[in-house]
Amino acid sequence: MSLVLGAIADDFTGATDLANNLVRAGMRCVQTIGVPQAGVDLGDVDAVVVALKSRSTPAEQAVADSLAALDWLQSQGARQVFFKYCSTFDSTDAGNIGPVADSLMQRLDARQTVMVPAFPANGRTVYQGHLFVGDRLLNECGMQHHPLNPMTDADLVRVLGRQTPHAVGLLARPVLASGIEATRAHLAALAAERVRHVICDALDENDLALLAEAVVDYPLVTGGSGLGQALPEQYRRRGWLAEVSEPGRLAPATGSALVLSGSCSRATLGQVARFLEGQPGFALDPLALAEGDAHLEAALVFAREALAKGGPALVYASADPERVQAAQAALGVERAGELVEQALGRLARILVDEGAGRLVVAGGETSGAVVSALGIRQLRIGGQIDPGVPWTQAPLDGREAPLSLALKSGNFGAEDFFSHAFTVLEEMTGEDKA
Ligand SMILES: Nc1ncnc2c1ncn2[C@@H]1O[C@H](COP(=O)(O)OP(=O)(O)OP(=O)(O)O)[C@@H](O)[C@H]1O
Ligand SMILES: O=C(O)[C@@H](O)C(=O)CO
Repeated sequence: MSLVLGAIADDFTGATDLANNLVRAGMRCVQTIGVPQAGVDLGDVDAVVVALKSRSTPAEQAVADSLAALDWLQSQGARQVFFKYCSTFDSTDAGNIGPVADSLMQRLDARQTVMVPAFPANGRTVYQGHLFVGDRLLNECGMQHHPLNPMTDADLVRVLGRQTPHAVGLLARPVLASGIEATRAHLAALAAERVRHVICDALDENDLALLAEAVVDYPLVTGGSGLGQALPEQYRRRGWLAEVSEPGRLAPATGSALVLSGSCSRATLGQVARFLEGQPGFALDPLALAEGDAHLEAALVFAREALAKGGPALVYASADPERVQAAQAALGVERAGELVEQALGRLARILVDEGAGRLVVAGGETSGAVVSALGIRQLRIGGQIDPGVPWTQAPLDGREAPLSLALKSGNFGAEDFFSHAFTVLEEMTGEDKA
């Protein structure tokens, strides 16, 4: 296997988001959970996205995990490496994106890389280095209340400047609007001034296409999945990709339908509220989880009953900023998050063992916990539910049919996502409720 693109994603929902856009742009792509074990055959693919759980870990750990992924991708001959982080540019307070990008650049001997978080299809745009979500600046869009990685500054040149000892430059929209030669010249001029990191504006798909053209030969590019959707066309022009390949069909979906939500983003809170208008759900409380197993047992009883009635069953820890802050004040930020992630991971393990076969998980850290608890190593990417969120399938030990899994980024998806997703799955696979 010789890869065109090797991607390192800092969380699991971000990885499926990128894999989804690569597949939609005609690449054959597999997502692995962590670095594949030696000897694993991923089949004939153009791209591999290695999903890490490094967005919220200390920088040293994130760097070590990312370099291990890079070693593996290089051993597979990847022509270009893509470091995928969130379209809202979040990482720890001290900052992971700068240290990881610096270490990847050093290993790849790259003089310069671009930072392109924009994902216009989901309302993320960058103008004069400032990140917008819809019509709000990043620090006013709800991300300022993120439980783990609050984002309180929308100026990405400034944010990244705090995370790296190297110079950070800007490729602003007026330069992009002047065309490919002006864009290349600007990047080259910055490189001559030893500017290693360039935050790139992008307002729409045309900007992303132009950026992809300018950086197709860079050893390392970084950003959101918007850039991922634009790159395959450039690979095709270079003759690196034979043709547009059709996304593989998923197997018929089986088993009952379960939704586990640990995301506290505005979008997820809206999706939980919408679901609860028509069906019951179980609210997990980290304070109650801290007191012992009784709360988790109650969630299990609820979920089993809801699944027996035909589901979908929703168990959620998603809560508004006041409730999250109250839990964090009592338990500490890390402990509160861990309790929720462990509980949702355990619920997934038990309920999937008992027959749940169609699973929606909301939140990147939460997806990491659930997928790890299920022991999943690899995901096959199917069709899209909403921008950035595909259905995927994974083989499970001891079970003939694969598990159907949708890992929803916190801020993605329409308000009816938790019911709409299962309708889409049925249309996509010709659901078999056996
Ligand atoms: N009620 C709560 N109190 C405190 N922490 C919570 C609560 N509910 C969830 N959490 C924690 O908040 C974090 C949410 O992060 P997660 O990455 O899962 O969602 P997200 O950031 O919205 O999604 P994404 O990373 O895909 O954008 C998790 O660590 C989760 O355990
Ligand atoms: O880029 C995004 O917004 C998402 O893929 C993501 O990373 C959320 O965790």
